Amino acid sequence: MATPVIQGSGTTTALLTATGIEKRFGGVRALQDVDFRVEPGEIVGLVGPNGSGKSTLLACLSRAHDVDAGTIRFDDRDITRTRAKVMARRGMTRTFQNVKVFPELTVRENALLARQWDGVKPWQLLAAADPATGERVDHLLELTEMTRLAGEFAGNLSGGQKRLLELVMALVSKPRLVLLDEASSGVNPTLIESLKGYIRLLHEQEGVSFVIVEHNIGFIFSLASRIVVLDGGRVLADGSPDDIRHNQEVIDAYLGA
Ligand SMILES: Nc1ncnc2c1ncn2[C@@H]1O[C@H](COP(=O)(O)OP(=O)(O)OP(=O)(O)O)[C@@H](O)[C@H]1O
Repeated sequence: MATPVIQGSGTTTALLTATGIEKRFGGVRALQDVDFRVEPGEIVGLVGPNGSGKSTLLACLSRAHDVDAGTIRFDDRDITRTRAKVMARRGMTRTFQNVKVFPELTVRENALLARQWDGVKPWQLLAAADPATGERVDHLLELTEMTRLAGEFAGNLSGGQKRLLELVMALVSKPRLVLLDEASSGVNPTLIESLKGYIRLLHEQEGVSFVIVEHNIGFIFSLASRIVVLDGGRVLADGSPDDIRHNQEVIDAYLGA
């Protein structure tokens, strides 16, 4: 795993730092005073009960939602007000709780389209896809053992294969940080093990950091280097999988439920 950059003062240069994040939906305080960081090369698991604010935090970090208070820094830049659609170019991509692919386009076409969405129509992107993007897509399809499905319509894929395609799509632009929402949801147990292996491979080969929202405790505790637990819109705990597993507050609020 890539090690965090240690500066002369002994402080680490985090890849992403969110400080004092507040997010309200009308009267609902979805996030309250949340501090969250990702060091270069980390895989961070984001867990917690239903409605604890995991997806909202992911949406704030990826700039899909504006925050009501707090600051977000990514790659040493303030991105608190940056538009979501430029985030891929800045080096951060995400997937969604509900898979978003074009069912009537092939797996390879979907992956080619992932490069940029910014104001360009899909068919223009396909026509303009450069050889380097094609090579990148083919490499990622091979790495995730999806090459044989390259010409298949995305609508014909199983739930797990769609999740894999989303992973490929998130990686096409060579991001430094990928946010995965419910990475293993709808994926069968055999493919879950493969999915874990692909994420590890991408992490090791490309030094990509991941934040993974996940309900499957076995999956995330064996994959993440650090786990952050949200409860009622606040950070309840932040530590190694082993620490979190034995944290009584976490057991009471979440793991023991
Ligand atoms: N667009 C929205 N409008 C109104 N309320 C919202 C919206 N999005 C989220 N919320 C509320 O914010 C709180 C946090 O929701 P969020 O979806 O972030 O939780 P979660 O931990 O991801 O839940 P789950 O595990 O069920 O996906 C909940 O009370 C939810 O009802």
